[in-house]
Amino acid sequence: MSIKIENVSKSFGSFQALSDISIDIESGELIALLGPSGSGKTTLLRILAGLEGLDEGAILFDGQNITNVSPKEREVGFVFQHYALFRHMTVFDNVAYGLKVRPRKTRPSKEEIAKKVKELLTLVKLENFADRYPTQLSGGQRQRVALARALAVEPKVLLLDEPFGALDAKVRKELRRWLRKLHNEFNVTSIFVTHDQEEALDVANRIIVMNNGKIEQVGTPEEVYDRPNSPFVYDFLGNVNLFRGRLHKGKLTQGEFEIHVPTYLDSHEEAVGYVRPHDIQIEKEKVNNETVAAKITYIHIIGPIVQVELKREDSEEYLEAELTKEQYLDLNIQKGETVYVRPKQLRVFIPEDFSI
Ligand SMILES: Nc1ncnc2c1ncn2[C@@H]1O[C@H](COP(=O)(O)OP(=O)(O)OP(=O)(O)O)[C@@H](O)[C@H]1O
Repeated sequence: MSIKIENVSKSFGSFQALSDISIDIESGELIALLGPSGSGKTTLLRILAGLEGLDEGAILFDGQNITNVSPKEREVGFVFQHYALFRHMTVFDNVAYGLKVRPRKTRPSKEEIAKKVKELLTLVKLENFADRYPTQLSGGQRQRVALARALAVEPKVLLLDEPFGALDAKVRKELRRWLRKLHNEFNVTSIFVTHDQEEALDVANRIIVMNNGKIEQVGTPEEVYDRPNSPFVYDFLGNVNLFRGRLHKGKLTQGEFEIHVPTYLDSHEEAVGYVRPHDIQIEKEKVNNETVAAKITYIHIIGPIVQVELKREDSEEYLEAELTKEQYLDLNIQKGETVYVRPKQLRVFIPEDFSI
């Protein structure tokens, strides 16, 4: 099922929670709605489910305007952060629930329901837990039951609100992998809300980055991470180093230090260069003014990645570089040493577009 969100706005009293949101989602996509707390992710998800009304705009499922269609008729599966399972029902009955409460005409037979529940429990690797009650399960297991229950009714769209939010890091990772696999099998258009950038980058085929009720950027994980279109996205998705300076004749200059930015040949204004840690090159010798001297304050080795924290000698600002273990060993650098830093790739933003 494809989803079209057309110019959707929503206010709560005088507070504008969503402002003119438009997105096209293709059938079978796995989308992450990513943004800080209060950015409007849950509100958008609830509007898609029909649990919340909208002030302006429209929602289309497969080209059909369903803005005024009730939640039940939308055929949407919903999974919340706090696995709202029925406590007094077994795992089996929880998963079977949506099928059992169907009107007689569309309700499958008892045998069909049992077969389906068994299949789903096998899929979520809980086939031996059918007779347990929710309180006898771990958090991760409960969340898998909630997913099986949402899938039992064969929804056309699956909406997940921070589905793994309450779980510990290891279980989250396992469930993430498992959600991707499940999505590949069912191929149901799925949208999940998260404020965890790693979760979004790891699971989704596209990410919608939200901020203050607006969409900041939509793109594949690679696009939003490597080519953020705003300072907000740079900051929100991963670490970033800022180089403040003045644009002059195709260079961003800070005192003697200059970075080539040929696309800004005719600009003469204050600007900020954004550089990801893995785009910071460390050199032992000063060759020209395209490097800046910095002292290594900390080296942190995490498996194959080496994080290096440096303090600029001209401005006291801190920088973060990320090297492969091999680069690190080749460079042979030590804490306390003065080295020269060169931004390999940077993106320039001019302050008139944002506040810095
Ligand atoms: N029913 C409501 N009445 C009044 N304000 C609301 C209501 N629901 C949401 N809001 C406000 O709208 C804004 C967006 O809320 P929403 O829950 O969509 O954000 P979110 O991005 O999902 O945040 P979080 O990550 O914290 O869940 C928040 O400032 C919230 O306080």
